[in-house]
Amino acid sequence: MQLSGRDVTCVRGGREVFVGLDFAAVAGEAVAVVGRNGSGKTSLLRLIAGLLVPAGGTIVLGGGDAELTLPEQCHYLGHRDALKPALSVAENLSFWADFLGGERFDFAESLATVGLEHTIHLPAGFLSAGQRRRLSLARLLTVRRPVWLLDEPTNALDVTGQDMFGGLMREHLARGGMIVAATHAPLGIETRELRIGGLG
Ligand SMILES: Nc1ncnc2c1ncn2[C@@H]1O[C@H](COP(=O)(O)OP(=O)(O)OP(=O)(O)O)[C@@H](O)[C@H]1O
Repeated sequence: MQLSGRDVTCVRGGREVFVGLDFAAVAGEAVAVVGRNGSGKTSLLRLIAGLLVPAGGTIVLGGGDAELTLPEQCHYLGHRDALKPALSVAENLSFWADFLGGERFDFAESLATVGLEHTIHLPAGFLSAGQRRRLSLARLLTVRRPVWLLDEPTNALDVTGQDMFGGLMREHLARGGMIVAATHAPLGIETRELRIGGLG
């Protein structure tokens, strides 16, 4: 499986953010997208996820499931946690599993893995910032998709959380998944660097 972008141009608000970007990631590989603020790291993840349309170029996943689109094979975790505060932890996970579709793995097991088993009936609005991030990570485990697109994924995670997340990323890569992460901080796993927008 290979994710490749060829000659990709991103325009936002009528302004070119980046032009002619080439990139690739293969099964088992993590790519860290780095660059200064505003260089287009989040925009690149959103282009891959199908949430933005490239102004030029192509992004394809070779060797994936031929019956699914690229966005259907991606998990996109934005830097906001995309949770409904009035719904419980379990209800939020259920919402995401319904929205994403496909086979779903056991909620309780996913929540235990990210250390949230004691919060299952709590409204998500009561969670701390790090707990909200952990709940977002539980999505990655509840519905399995090969391409993880992660925007500043370690934000708000404590040291134990970062270790736990490092383990999850390593397992995902060992299963043949791939990761493209926009980050200003080391991810704690081996990555290949993709720098956009010059030196940051
Ligand atoms: N909805 C929008 N409309 C117009 N311009 C936008 C929009 N969203 C982002 N931009 C612009 O696109 C550029 C790239 O933004 P993006 O969020 O992709 O950068 P980034 O590299 O992720 O930044 P950071 O390191 O600060 O998170 C910025 O100049 C930003 O102002």
